[in-house]
Amino acid sequence: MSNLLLTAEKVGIQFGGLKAVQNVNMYLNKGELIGLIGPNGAGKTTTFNMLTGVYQPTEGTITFDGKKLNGLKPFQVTKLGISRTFQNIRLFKDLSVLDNVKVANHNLAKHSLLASILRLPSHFAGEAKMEKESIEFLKIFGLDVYKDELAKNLPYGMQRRLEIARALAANPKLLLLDEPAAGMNPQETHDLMELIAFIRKEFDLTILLIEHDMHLVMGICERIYVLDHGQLIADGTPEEIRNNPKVIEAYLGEEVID
Ligand SMILES: Nc1ncnc2c1ncn2[C@@H]1O[C@H](COP(=O)(O)OP(=O)(O)OP(=O)(O)O)[C@@H](O)[C@H]1O
Repeated sequence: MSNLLLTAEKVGIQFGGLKAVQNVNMYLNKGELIGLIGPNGAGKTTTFNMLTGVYQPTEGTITFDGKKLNGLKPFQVTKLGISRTFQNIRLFKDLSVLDNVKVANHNLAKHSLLASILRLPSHFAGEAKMEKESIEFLKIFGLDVYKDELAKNLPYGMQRRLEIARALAANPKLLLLDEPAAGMNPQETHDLMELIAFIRKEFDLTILLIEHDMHLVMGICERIYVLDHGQLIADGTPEEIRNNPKVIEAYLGEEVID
């Protein structure tokens, strides 16, 4: 059986006259933790938007778990098993931490709508199961102590963690993280690195990560793709990327990356 989870073949998108992304070929194997880096405006978030049905590619094909993603809406992509976080935190700010996770879990809840409406025993069993699962999620993220707090009242680093917990509550096969360490201090970033490595293992996940923090990317990713002006200019191991002249010129500059 193939180990491939996702392939993007010659994928691109054009906004008016601007080719924001072009001719991107990418593959993700099951269980891999992969980085996507590049300068501001290189097309990283646009690529995420195409992988999640927010934007439709104007060229190329995206295949996930044997199914073509082109033409699917974001909720259909989520159902197939792709979840994401956003560069700017998007939580239900006026809901509790627990409810934020439960809402995500609800989208995929197994018990039927009819059972919910009629308040049948299976509905309560489903609710109880969901509540238990949601609290288990929060524990993994060290968020259970905040479960009744409103999301907006959490410290910034904890809000970022809640976003990841919420994305995971949808039970994805592939998790896309858009700059999860943005705005975090070095200690929070270090803890986040450990958390990402842990959840990948614990949930048997494949993760694609956009991140400007090179220490984080180089520290945990097995392979890295580099975008510049909408085109992939390199892919390889952190070691290969660190020493790639094209990448150094386009992105890393003279910066020494340890
Ligand atoms: N809906 C849109 N309409 C027009 N242009 C867009 C749209 N979305 C993205 N772009 C353009 O596509 C290009 C790539 O943007 P994108 O946000 O993907 O870059 P990025 O690599 O994620 O950058 P950053 O690191 O700053 O987040 C930019 O020139 C951007 O202005």
